Amino acid sequence: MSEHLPRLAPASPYVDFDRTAWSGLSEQTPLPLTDEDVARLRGLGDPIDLAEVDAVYRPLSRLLNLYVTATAGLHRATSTFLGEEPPRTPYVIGVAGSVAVGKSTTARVLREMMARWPETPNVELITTDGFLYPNAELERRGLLERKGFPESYDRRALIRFLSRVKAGQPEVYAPVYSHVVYDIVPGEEAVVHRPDVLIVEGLNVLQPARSLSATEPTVAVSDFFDFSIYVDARTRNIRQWYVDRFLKLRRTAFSRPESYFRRYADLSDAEATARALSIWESINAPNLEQNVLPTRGRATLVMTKGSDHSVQRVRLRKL
Ligand SMILES: Nc1ncnc2c1ncn2[C@@H]1O[C@H](COP(=O)(O)OP(=O)(O)O)[C@@H](O)[C@H]1O
Ligand SMILES: CC(C)(COP(=O)(O)O)[C@@H](O)C(=O)NCCC(=O)O
Repeated sequence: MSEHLPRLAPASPYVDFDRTAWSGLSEQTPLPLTDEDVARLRGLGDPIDLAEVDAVYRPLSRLLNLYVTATAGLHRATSTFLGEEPPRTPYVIGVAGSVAVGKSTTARVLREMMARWPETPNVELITTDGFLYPNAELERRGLLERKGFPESYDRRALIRFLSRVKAGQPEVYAPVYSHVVYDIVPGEEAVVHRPDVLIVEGLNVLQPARSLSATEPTVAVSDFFDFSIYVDARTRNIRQWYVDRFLKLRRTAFSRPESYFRRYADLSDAEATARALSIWESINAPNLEQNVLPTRGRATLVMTKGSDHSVQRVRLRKL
């Protein structure tokens, strides 16, 4: 019997758009940013411009606005059913992807776009590097060469932070990481004030659930997400972006007196390229391959960049 059944291709959970099809969506949505806004939001080495924001982020912000509104409706339905006041629950968006892929630019542009919608004027942004263990603790655990790998984060603290934000606590604190000092900054804290939307950006935000201890339930950071975005590109392009950025950082962050990388500021192009490639191949590439890329299929939306950083393809989860 079964041999007469038609062979079905495995259904993809995604609907796939090329750049033109995606940018043609939600044409009625106004573009609220200017050239100056985009210049301010752009990360080092990221050529993003207003045309890119118009083509990629205008439809995305419209979609998210629809989702935020629909989710609020769902919360109201639950409250009606329970006979309670509807809670003010922040809508949480995760932004994942490799080191140097441009997550921080994506997160900053999204923050600015979403804050222009009347439903979500207060959008806050947090990066998961604040939840890395301090260098001294990483050293104690033998993890100094594995910064960015899942085990280098205090996952319990990150989950506690997200559950407090989701519970609508008025002020929730997170530790702060400095890329310049290459460590957690003692005594510094970021505060989240019950935002309409919280964007959580980090390499490993889509890691599957793991149990925190034998007696606690398994829980994933992404259990707190209403929506997630994976910023994707070919590994060889990301590697190039990482090296290009490393060369540029010599004249900026590396040359600051407090920089952990001060010794790299005076390297020649050839020496700096060799150093960047060695860090890439020993830490960031294995982490991408073993931990980050395998989580791509868990994202609600995957945006794929071409070699010039522009988004060429968008996949949106429909199932
Ligand atoms: N060594 C460094 N010194 C100073 N800033 C850095 C350094 N490495 C990365 N950054 C900055 O930190 C931010 C996050 O970088 P990264 O984790 O590679 O993510 P992404 O490039 O995907 O945003 C970027 O704005 C980047 O320019
Ligand atoms: C700080 C990072 C782990 C990224 O953190 P995220 O905010 O993505 O959690 C990464 O940018 C990084 O610096 N990786 C370490 C590579 C190295 O040891 O140089």
